[in-house]
Amino acid sequence: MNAPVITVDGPSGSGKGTLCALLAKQLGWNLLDSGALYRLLAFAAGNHGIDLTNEESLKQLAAHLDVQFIDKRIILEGEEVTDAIRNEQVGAGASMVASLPAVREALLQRQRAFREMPGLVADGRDMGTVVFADAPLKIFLTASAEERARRRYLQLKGKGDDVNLASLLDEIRARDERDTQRAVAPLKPAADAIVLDSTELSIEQVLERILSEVADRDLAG
Ligand SMILES: Nc1ncnc2c1ncn2[C@@H]1O[C@H](COP(=O)(O)OP(=O)(O)O)[C@@H](O)[C@H]1O
Ligand SMILES: Nc1ccn([C@H]2C[C@H](O)[C@@H](COP(=O)(O)OP(=O)(O)O)O2)c(=O)n1
Repeated sequence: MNAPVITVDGPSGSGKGTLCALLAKQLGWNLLDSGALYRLLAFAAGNHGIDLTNEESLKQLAAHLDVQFIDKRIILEGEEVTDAIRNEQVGAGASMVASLPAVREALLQRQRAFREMPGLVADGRDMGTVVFADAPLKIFLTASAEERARRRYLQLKGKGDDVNLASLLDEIRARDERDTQRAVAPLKPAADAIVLDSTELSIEQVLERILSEVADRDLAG
């Protein structure tokens, strides 16, 4: 039997990463941060001097990407890149490589391999629509662009990054546009997804809402 999957899709800054980490911990399930794979690919392309529009080379790189997820650390080609991939420049690069169909295809199996017992919480853009289309619980988490930019601003500022709220809002809007308008696996709620707008909700309130859906479906065993 396939392990159960909870998919959490949505735009940048809606709270997917935070909620998925909390959910996986609470349930004792595995976690897939699919965005990290696209970020790693964009980062590795930079290391290898590969243009972010070169679909054939990026496909090869994606198929052979040497990455290890060790607890909360991410090791790419032997180098720790956990923090280095978490800035808006790498996010924009990730969104560019993610628009290439051959790249998405090359990463598909790698993502599905995370589906192991007792279950998986999968964070991304197309988890419920493509990668785990048979998931028994699909969440589409969203929030206004202004609130998402504000959250990202506070998050990056807290890390000591030099950030500007207006440019973060522009970057978030540009990424929303690219992620929702691409031809393959665009960001959109699955037909059977529960849409949760977190603009006015705290992290705890969103977690409670999702856990009540988990309980309703008897997913946690
Ligand atoms: N409901 C919420 N209310 C306030 N802040 C939130 C909420 N959800 C997430 N955050 C904060 O917003 C920031 C971005 O969240 P994150 O989980 O990284 O989003 P995503 O993975 O969707 O890009 C983090 O600093 C997180 O703590
Ligand atoms: N399943 C996924 C996950 C991410 N992507 C792309 C689109 C996103 O803009 C980038 C980065 O995703 P990531 O989830 O790391 O970004 P945020 O934390 O939401 O800002 O990767 C995707 O196309 N499909």
